[in-house]
Amino acid sequence: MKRDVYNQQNHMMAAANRTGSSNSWQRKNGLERERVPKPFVIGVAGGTASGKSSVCAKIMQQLGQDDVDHKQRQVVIINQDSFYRPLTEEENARALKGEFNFDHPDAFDYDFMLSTLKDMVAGNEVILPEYNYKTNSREEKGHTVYPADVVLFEGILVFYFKELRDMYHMKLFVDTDPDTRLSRRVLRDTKERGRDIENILHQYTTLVKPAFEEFCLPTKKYADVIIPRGADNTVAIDLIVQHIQELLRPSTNKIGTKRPRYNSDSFVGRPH
Ligand SMILES: Nc1ncnc2c1ncn2[C@@H]1O[C@H](COP(=O)(O)OP(=O)(O)O)[C@@H](O)[C@H]1O
Ligand SMILES: Nc1ccn([C@@H]2O[C@H](COP(=O)(O)O)[C@@H](O)[C@H]2O)c(=O)n1
Repeated sequence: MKRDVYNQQNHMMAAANRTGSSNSWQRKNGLERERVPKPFVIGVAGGTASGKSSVCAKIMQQLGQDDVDHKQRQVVIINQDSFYRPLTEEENARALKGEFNFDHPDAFDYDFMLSTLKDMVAGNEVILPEYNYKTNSREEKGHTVYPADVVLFEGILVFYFKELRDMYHMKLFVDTDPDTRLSRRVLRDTKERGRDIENILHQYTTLVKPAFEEFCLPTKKYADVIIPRGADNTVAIDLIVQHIQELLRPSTNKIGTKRPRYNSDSFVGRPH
């Protein structure tokens, strides 16, 4: 199973990092690097098509990270969709008819998600799969996420799992009107995810909407900041960016400068 390959690779990189020196596997793969302190982790939750990715992209852009080479980026975005678990044949047949529940917590590979976030917090780089919504599966090829000062972890259920939730230093909930979300999802899924309208509406009414109400919406109470209207809310995004800059600035670090990096030990996420 693909998960094992990713887990194995990430496990080897984490082990090498714990020793503080590059091992032969890392050297062979060109992964030698220095240890880095812990990042500031931000969870970004919200319903489907609420604008989570767009909000993260704006935060990234306003922190001046867009034009920075991936290896040098001080802000990285991890999408929860990378952690959808592989489907059985029977589940895939249902998925193609819009009858598999991708909005239920069981649709995710929880262990992989947790180990990945722990790796990022430990300052390790990780390899994540690209997710293909047309085949409902992971692509063969993964992409490397390098250690960063700020990790944005976004997805419909990133607040659902307690152990993950407790790892965030800041929690944002993108709150967009359901009609707006549905219309955006129809446009996006027909254009980008190879779906037809009947399939989208069937999946939405029977699975997506009920699961949103059962699993996603109740997690809004964990948010530190609720962002109405998503990426259109430039005031909220400006305030969040200022806050991140402030946290990263003082004696320890300033985003946009090199090491020493921010040390998050003094920032503990609110326990819930
Ligand atoms: N403020 C906006 N105005 C218009 N379209 C938007 C806006 N925000 C997001 N979209 C579009 O809606 C779709 C879903 O947005 P996205 O940011 O990917 O949401 P999410 O990550 O929550 O699924 C995308 O096609 C995106 O381009
Ligand atoms: N194979 C898949 C996987 C996921 N989905 C839907 O994607 C939504 C989550 O992504 P957003 O960018 O919209 O947050 C979720 O609501 C799933 O229903 C899918 O349709 N097919």
